[in-house]
Amino acid sequence: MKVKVSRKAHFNAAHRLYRPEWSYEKNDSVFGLCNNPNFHGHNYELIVSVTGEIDEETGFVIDMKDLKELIREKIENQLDHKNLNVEVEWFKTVNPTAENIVVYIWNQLRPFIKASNELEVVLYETPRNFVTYSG
Ligand SMILES: Nc1nc2c(c(=O)[nH]1)N=C([C@H](O)[C@H](O)COP(=O)(O)OP(=O)(O)OP(=O)(O)O)CN2
Ligand SMILES: [Zn+2]
Repeated sequence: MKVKVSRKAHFNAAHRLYRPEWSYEKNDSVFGLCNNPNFHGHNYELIVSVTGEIDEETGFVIDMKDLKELIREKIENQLDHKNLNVEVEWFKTVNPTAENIVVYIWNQLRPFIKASNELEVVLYETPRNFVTYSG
């Protein structure tokens, strides 16, 4: 019997969507306002879900306290109040779209989740725009 356990979290971050090898005009036509050279910010919301068997002794799939600390250490401390393009190594060469950010978050967390458990991350870039990745 598998159960999905979820934890919500959030971080604020600035970014710019562009490809450095493209002209400003081409970036503007593809990324529009998101290509602002002075960056812009979002209040990102995420839902991290771990699915697995309930441990007979604890009754937990995963201890929510451990999940909270893991998200704080690996995601919030790395991304909150950061300029993603400038301050996060991976996004110096990878465009920080919602798709690429959700994959980054999943990759940061996956090594710390029990191998037999499934991991899913939902990332809201705006209240109406969100992406989902589960590996
Ligand atoms: N596939 C993607 N498309 C877009 C991404 C993305 O990450 N992946 N990102 C952006 C912008 O960064 C931003 O998220 C979009 O802003 P906006 O269109 O203003 O979104 P809103 O929800 O605020 O728009 P409303 O018109 O208020 O609904 C663009 N595309
Ligand atoms: Zn944006």
